[in-house]
Amino acid sequence: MADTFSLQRVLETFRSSLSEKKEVYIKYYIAGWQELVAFMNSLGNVFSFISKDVVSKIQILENFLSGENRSHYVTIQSMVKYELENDLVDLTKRGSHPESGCRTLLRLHRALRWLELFLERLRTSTEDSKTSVMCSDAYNESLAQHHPWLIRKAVGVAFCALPGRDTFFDVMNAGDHTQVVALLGESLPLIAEVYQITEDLYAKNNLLELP
Ligand SMILES: CCCCCCCC/C=C\CCCCCCCC(=O)N[C@@H](COP(=O)(O)O)[C@H](O)/C=C/CCCCCCCCCCCCC
Repeated sequence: MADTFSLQRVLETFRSSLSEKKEVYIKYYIAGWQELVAFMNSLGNVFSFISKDVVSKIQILENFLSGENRSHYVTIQSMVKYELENDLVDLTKRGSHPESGCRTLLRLHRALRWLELFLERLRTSTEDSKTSVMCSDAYNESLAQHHPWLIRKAVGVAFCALPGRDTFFDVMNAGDHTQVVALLGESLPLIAEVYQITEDLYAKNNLLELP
């Protein structure tokens, strides 16, 4: 992973994650998250409890990717099929498979929806829009419903420490504001497509509420 964040690289990893058959490669999906974590780490310690959680989930998935059953963890589709066929998922309450691939990826999948909503707000924002408001509106519409009160409060505090809109645009390393907006316009349909394919797959297999 390079030292500086680049929105273009995030776009490329999510683009690479889609196969011709519209399956999602886990390797590139988590590479996209690694880029985003690098960005979040650059924002300071107040975000470290969030990035630690993402890093631990990436690590769980990386272990599957390099483990003895790695051939089943190439795409999200093959992972779901393999884990369900072999009873490797705790479906209703946490039991003998508390860290299945399906359950771990679901947490990142929900966060991808937050990212999509946030980036769309950023894309259509104006000079006086506040990143903390855009971030928390996107959070309330997505991840918040899956988090207990304490996490929601901690997240709310972290949002107050977010840099302003201009800083966000600069750290994306994608040129001037017009170019950033154009790149966001290109990235969002891709992120939305990856999200929707995963959402449909999880819905079809009744996996959207995994404990
Ligand atoms: C300029 C580029 C665009 C912005 C780039 C944003 C980079 C964001 C990177 C990561 C986003 C956060 C992903 C959060 C994943 C949360 C997964 C989760 O829900 N975990 C909870 C449940 O897990 P289990 O306990 O069931 O295993 C866990 O309890 C949560 C822990 C921490 C709180 C997570 C809060 C997420 C808030 C999302 C906003 C992040 C704001 C980042 C600011 C840019």
